[in-house]
Amino acid sequence: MDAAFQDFYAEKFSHCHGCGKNNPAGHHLKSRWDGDDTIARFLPKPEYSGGVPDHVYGGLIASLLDCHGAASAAAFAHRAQNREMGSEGEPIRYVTASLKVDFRRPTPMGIELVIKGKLRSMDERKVWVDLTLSANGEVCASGEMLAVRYRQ
Ligand SMILES: CCCCCCCCCC(=O)SCCNC(=O)CCNC(=O)[C@H](O)C(C)(C)COP(=O)(O)OP(=O)(O)OC[C@H]1O[C@@H](n2cnc3c(N)ncnc32)[C@H](O)[C@@H]1OP(=O)(O)O
Repeated sequence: MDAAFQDFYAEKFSHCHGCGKNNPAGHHLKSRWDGDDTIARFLPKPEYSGGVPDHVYGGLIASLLDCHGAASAAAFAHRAQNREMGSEGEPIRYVTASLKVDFRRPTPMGIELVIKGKLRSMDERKVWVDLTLSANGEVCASGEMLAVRYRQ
């Protein structure tokens, strides 16, 4: 499988609980291209249940959207420069400045979740990303992110 966007984060930026490869207790979310959009897949462990055992905890859902959105922003910004993540030149990295999540229906446990990102717009330092999290082809949560370019 192709490398994920997060595989190109520098070691010092790879400690995120949601997506850092250097966080042994983390989720290790992996985001990739899906045409012009982005996609990640994740199967929550049973301990991430919500109020009832067969629904996913909302904080985990927000976490998945957070990491996928920030990684997607970096990928969109690279493509806007006709580059790919990991290409030569200064890496472009983003952090989440704002994340709005709408929980549309309960998210079932035991099913692989599909997280998608779509570029809404970008300017010199900011990227707006529309996000969804689906199970069994149904959108369970949607999100809107503003990611701001990280100044090294
Ligand atoms: C480092 C790369 C590796 C990534 C690792 C994985 C990341 C996974 C995703 C995350 O979990 S990131 C962690 C959660 N996010 C943070 O901890 C970010 C904390 N916030 C900050 O560090 C700063 O507030 C931030 C860098 C986002 C912006 O601060 P700056 O001082 O650099 O810039 P400024 O405050 O001037 O904001 C830049 C622009 O964004 C706008 N802005 C910032 N925060 C906003 C907000 N919350 N809502 C709306 N607009 C906002 C701000 O108005 C401004 O717009 P204009 O350029 O048009 O004037």
